[in-house]
Amino acid sequence: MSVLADVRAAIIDLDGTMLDTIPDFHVAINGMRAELGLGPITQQQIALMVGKGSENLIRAVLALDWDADRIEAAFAPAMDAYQRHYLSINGNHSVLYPDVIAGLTAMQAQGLRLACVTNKPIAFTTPLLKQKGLDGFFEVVYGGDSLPRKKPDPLPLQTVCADFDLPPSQVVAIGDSSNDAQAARAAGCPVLTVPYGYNHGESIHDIDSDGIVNTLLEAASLIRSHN
Ligand SMILES: O=C(O)COP(=O)(O)O
Ligand SMILES: [Mg+2]
Repeated sequence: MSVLADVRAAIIDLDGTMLDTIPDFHVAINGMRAELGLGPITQQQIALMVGKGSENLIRAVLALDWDADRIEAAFAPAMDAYQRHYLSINGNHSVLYPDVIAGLTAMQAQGLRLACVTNKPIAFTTPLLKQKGLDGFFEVVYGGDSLPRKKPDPLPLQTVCADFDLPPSQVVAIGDSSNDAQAARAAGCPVLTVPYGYNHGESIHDIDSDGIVNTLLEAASLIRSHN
């Protein structure tokens, strides 16, 4: 029997799964770096660092130029600058991946309950989902700072399972990175991965997942075919 046979709900990741947000990260990070007297970096560099939340991203971006002591000394103002820049352009340069709306619509039509779990701060996530027409699909949304621990910790996924009153085996996680898969495995949720996002520069094929789907619409079809 397929691990997808009893699926009743899906937890969908945001950055790299629903939206290509690297162009937003790029503008905000380089705005922060300019304030700190640092030169611009490329989208390719940033794509390797996204996925483990804002604190991790800012430390990685500053580590390109500075040692640990200097990073600690400048961390609070750097984070303030980053958040200010990000919020001022949030969503302006980001685009939906193909078949995201169609996939979510199909999942909803199949009766799946939907949650969004992202490591993006909730203050960035809520307006972004609304701006891109994604907010109406999700019963619950957790950002990276909504709960005491973020992915790859299983807590956000376990919290959604509890919210939905479903066992983890009935809640599939869909994401673009090993972060999503590790959280899902630790929570006991089946997991599907998309190959087009940001997996810390690693191959999607190295992720322990229950299947690779090219789009969220393909994920919806795969789940339906096993239900
Ligand atoms: O902002 C991040 O670190 C990545 O967020 P994600 O969990 O939506 O991929
Ligand atoms: Mg992601």
